[in-house]
Amino acid sequence: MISTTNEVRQVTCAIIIDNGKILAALRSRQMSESWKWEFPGGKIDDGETAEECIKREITEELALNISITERLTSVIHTYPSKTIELIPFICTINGGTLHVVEHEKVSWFEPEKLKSLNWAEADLRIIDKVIEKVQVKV
Ligand SMILES: Nc1nc2c([nH]c(=O)n2[C@@H]2O[C@H](COP(=O)(O)OP(=O)(O)OP(=O)(O)O)[C@@H](O)[C@H]2O)c(=O)[nH]1
Repeated sequence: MISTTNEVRQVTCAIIIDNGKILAALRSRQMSESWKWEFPGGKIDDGETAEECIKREITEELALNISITERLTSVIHTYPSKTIELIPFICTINGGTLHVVEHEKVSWFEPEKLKSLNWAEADLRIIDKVIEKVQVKV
C-alpha cells in the first residue's frame, strides 16, 4: 500500500532503563531527522501489536531483548511531511549484548540530563512525562 501524507503512522519507542540510566539514540546522516536524539523504535507493521513492534525494533536496532514495564500515553505530532503517533514504552533489558545497527550512536543518560538533548520534535512532547516516570522507577 502506498502511504499518503494524511495517514498517521504509528511509531513505538522504548525508554530503556538500566542501572539508573536511560538509553537515547542519535539519528544518523542517512535517517530523516538527522542528528536528532530519539528513543529507539520504529513504525508498527501491518498485523503487529505495539508491544510486538517495540520488541522487534529493539532486537533489530540494538540486538537487545527487552521486557515492557509500562506503556505511556501516546502523542500525535505533525512534521512537515508526515504525522506520527508516538507510543512510548518504559522497558528493561532482558538479554542480549548491545550492538548499534542503524543509529550514529547511543548513550546512557541520567534522567535529569535528558532535557538538554536535541530531541526529535515529537519527543519534546513526551520528555517531561518520561523523566517523571523514570525517576520513580530508577
Ligand atoms: N523510533 C523513533 N522514531 C521517532 C521518534 N520520534 C520521532 O519523531 N520519530 C519519528 O518516527 C518515524 C519512525 O520511523 P522509522 O524509524 O521506523 O523509520 P524511518 O526513520 O525510515 O522513517 P522515515 O519514513 O521518516 O524516514 C521517523 O519519522 C522518526 O523521525 C522516537 O523517539 N523514536
